[in-house]
Amino acid sequence: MRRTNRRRVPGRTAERDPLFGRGLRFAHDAPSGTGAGSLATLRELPAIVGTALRLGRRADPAALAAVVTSQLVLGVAAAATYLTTQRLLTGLFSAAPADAKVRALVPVAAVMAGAMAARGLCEAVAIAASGRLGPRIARLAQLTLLERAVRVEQAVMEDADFHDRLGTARQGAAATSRATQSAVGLCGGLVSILAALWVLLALNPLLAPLLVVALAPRAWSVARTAGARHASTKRWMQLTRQIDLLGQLMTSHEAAEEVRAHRVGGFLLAHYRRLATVSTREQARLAREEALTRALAGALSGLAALGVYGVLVLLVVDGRTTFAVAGTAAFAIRSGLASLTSFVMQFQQLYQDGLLIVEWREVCARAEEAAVPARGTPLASPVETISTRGLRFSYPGARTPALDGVDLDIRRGEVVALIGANGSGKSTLAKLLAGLYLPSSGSVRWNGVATGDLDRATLWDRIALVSQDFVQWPFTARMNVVAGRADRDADEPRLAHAARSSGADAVVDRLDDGWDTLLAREFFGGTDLSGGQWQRLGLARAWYRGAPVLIVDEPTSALDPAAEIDAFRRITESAARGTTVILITHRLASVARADRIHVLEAGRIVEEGTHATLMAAGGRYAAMYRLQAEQFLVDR
Ligand SMILES: Nc1ncnc2c1ncn2[C@@H]1O[C@H](COP(=O)(O)OP(=O)(O)OP(=O)(O)O)[C@@H](O)[C@H]1O
Repeated sequence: MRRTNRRRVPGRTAERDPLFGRGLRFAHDAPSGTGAGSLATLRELPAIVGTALRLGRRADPAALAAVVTSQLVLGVAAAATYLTTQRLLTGLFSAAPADAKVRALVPVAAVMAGAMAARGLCEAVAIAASGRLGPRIARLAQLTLLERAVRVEQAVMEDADFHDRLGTARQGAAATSRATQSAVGLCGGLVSILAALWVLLALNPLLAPLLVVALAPRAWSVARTAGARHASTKRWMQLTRQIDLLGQLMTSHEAAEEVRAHRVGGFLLAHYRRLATVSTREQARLAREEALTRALAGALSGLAALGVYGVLVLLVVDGRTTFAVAGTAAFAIRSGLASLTSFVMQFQQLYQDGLLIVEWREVCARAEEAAVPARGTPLASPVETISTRGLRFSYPGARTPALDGVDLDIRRGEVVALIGANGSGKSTLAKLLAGLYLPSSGSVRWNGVATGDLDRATLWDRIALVSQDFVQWPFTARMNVVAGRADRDADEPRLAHAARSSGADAVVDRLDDGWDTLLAREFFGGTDLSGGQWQRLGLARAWYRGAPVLIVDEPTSALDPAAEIDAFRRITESAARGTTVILITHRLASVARADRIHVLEAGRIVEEGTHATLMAAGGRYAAMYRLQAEQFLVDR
């Protein structure tokens, strides 16, 4: 059999990565127009500079005005320098007597010195103002992105593509500060080049195209290189994230136990090396491409310089221009090329940062589009009913729906239990009831209004949620509970009550600094809790929130038996006071007292009733209940 010698590159269409399966693929195809050609690259520049300017105007208009003004004055001063040089040369080569020459040239030299001083001053102003402007722009950009990210619909937030772009956009927001410096440098360079061009036009219109010819090859090479780098960054974004992820896993304390006990360290290192090799290969490919572009641009620049100086000599020989004008032109072209060197460096940096900034802008716009609407019908009080009709929901990209035609009615003060095997759709249903996802079809209605039409802020105000993977905030114990009503100041009596109701008081009593103990081992002075202790804090957060609808998904999975019984007693008592409880659990003993039990299977409700009716029916619930009960029977 003939073996092909093609190199295996993870990410190519048909291949599956051993660690990430199909998850390791190109997140984006190389965007058309980006990196494909230098003209397309140049077309992006005004959008980049426009975005930077708009951000600057919002962040610090005074600093922006100072930067722009200093750049304009710099240009005028540069032009004045070129023109006075020409005057100086003309004066020097004139046939006038020496003392007349000196008298004529002193004012010219004074103007030249003034122009140079103005340039120095403007550069100082530009440095100070852009130093102030840069960090403000970066903060504004980060805040704008984060403000929008926290409002995005949950389903969009979980979308891998959006998540990828969010990563690039965060880099873009951080890059705005550096981009401001580059934009200032770029403007300075551009203004100096324009000044040189303007002077050449004034000296002899034939000279101006010479500068353009001299500049063209390097401008092309920069645009092409920057475009290629950006296209590569975008294309390999998922690979970069996955390499970072492996690095984090090897150093995180969550994975530390298994990394050691299961000896996963060597395995992760091997895959890290494998993926990093792909990344290194890509860097080498880019470097080769860049070197070729530079070599070609260098050769073209040499030819262009030969042509430019050749034309200058011809103009002088032909008598179409004087020595003084040709000398000034040579000086302006040389200065223009020097300005171009700084321009090129700034351009390269700005372009790379700028494309990230454009991504930031697009992601901000996408996040705004995908935001949970701020308007809608306010949810009326009290919450009398929550109901679903023909509710179907599929996760993006999933072939089978997670919920497939669910009809459910929940009334105020009821305890409704959702039970079923793993993956039957209980948590998904809870998230749809909570308005975190919107139905693919069918409806979820609160007091008769569909969740999509509701002002969901008013809905979330009425919910306390203890999800299966509730957040263990890396803050103090107090913040972990009062985060339940983060929009209000901490209320100590309420905190004490929530702690008593959940058993969190016993946890906090044992902490060195009580409520002020930092629950994050990764920070100095921080500590960690056991799974059950965390769960008590999670429950305390829900009690502290004190909402009329309580959604609890496996709230007691890590609690000891006494704490578990106590937790369910509190939940039932709160329902007696009018709280509506939606309870998801595999502990069937705890659901026996629920007003209504719904059994889910493959996204459908297959049985419903009270414990008594379901036991009498002898169906799935009864079978599951007996199975659990049998575990407690011991041989006598
Ligand atoms: N974020 C997600 N993206 C894609 N599919 C998901 C997501 N969350 C759940 N699913 C899928 O939806 C189906 C229902 O999952 P769900 O978490 O609702 O089940 P569950 O009944 O709560 O299970 P468990 O008892 O294990 O908690 C499963 O097939 C699961 O793989």
